[in-house]
Amino acid sequence: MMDPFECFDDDDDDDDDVIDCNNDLGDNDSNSKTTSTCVVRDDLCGVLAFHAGTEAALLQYVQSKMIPPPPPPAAAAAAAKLSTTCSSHLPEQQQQLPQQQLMMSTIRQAKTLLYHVDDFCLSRHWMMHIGTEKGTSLRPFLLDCFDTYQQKQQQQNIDGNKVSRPFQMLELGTYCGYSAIFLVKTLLEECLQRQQQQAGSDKDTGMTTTTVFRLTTVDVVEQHVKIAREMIRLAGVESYIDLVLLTQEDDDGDHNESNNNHISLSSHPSVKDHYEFVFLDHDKSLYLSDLQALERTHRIRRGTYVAADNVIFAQIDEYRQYLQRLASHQVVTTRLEE
Ligand SMILES: C[S@@+](CC[C@H](N)C(=O)[O-])C[C@H]1O[C@@H](n2cnc3c(N)ncnc32)[C@H](O)[C@@H]1O
Repeated sequence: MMDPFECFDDDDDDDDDVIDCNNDLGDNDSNSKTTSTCVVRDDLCGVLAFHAGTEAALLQYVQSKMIPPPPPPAAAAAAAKLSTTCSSHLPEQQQQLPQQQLMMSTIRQAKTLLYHVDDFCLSRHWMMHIGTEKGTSLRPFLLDCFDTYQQKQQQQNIDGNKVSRPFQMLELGTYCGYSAIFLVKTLLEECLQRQQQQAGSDKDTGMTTTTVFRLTTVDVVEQHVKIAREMIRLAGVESYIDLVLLTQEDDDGDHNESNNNHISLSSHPSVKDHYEFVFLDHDKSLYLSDLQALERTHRIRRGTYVAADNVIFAQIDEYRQYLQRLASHQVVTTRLEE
């Protein structure tokens, strides 16, 4: 039998096995760095190869590369909360600077972690994270959703119906936490950019909305959740994420006979809100039934954006046909990206 760790050499110095064409972590576009890293992994560890122990090996690799973020002292923690605020009022310069610095350092920490995961996947073993290419497609979709949500909140404020509710995201299929960290990092970058733009302008736009965001991400494999928890901590973004292990006990039977392995989301106390953004990246046979369960239980509502990975590759035709039917009745708009 093949040794699953054969492909993970012990040498911690990656300079020999990765040709990193652009190793500057300082710029704002993390994707430009990783897409230019050349693949040099063993063929046996390439696309769609699965070996036991890969997730643990990834964590070990990332732990060896990362300097863990310092635990936030009380004042910094308070600032961290504020730092996710996207206010269009001009905040006080003195207050804004430490907040922005904290955001910048969190973004940098998250980018560094994603960079090391990409590096591992390209140099040692392919893994089923969304990766940089799909991240590039997901980013504008998420930001469009975030922007729409903020505009709606601003309108409600103008109308005098002030609702301060966080922008809520739900991910099905956490795995090692890559996409969860990516989603949070993307929104932090957006908030930081907005704050910087407003600080550089004299204009008060008159908009008063203050928005924070949260991500709930769920998985059914305990080992994945354990690894994701550590990755999320190392990325410094744990204060934005609720990580949920769904177990059989959470099953309330809200599924049809054909999906016996289905563990229902509907009854889980952590999946109780309605969501602005949903990312489906779990068991492909459950996309349709979970989407419908989320609709039935009003977790998905009018205006919710839903992204689903691999619908073409995994031929999730039922799911696509369902959405096409809804689109033909102008209930949803859909877009397919290859
Ligand atoms: C393709 S991976 C997710 C990758 C992750 N979104 C990323 O890009 O970093 C699929 C994950 O779905 C999880 N999974 C399988 N069935 C599930 C279910 N019913 N609910 C939630 N997660 C599930 C698997 O354990 C696995 O970790």
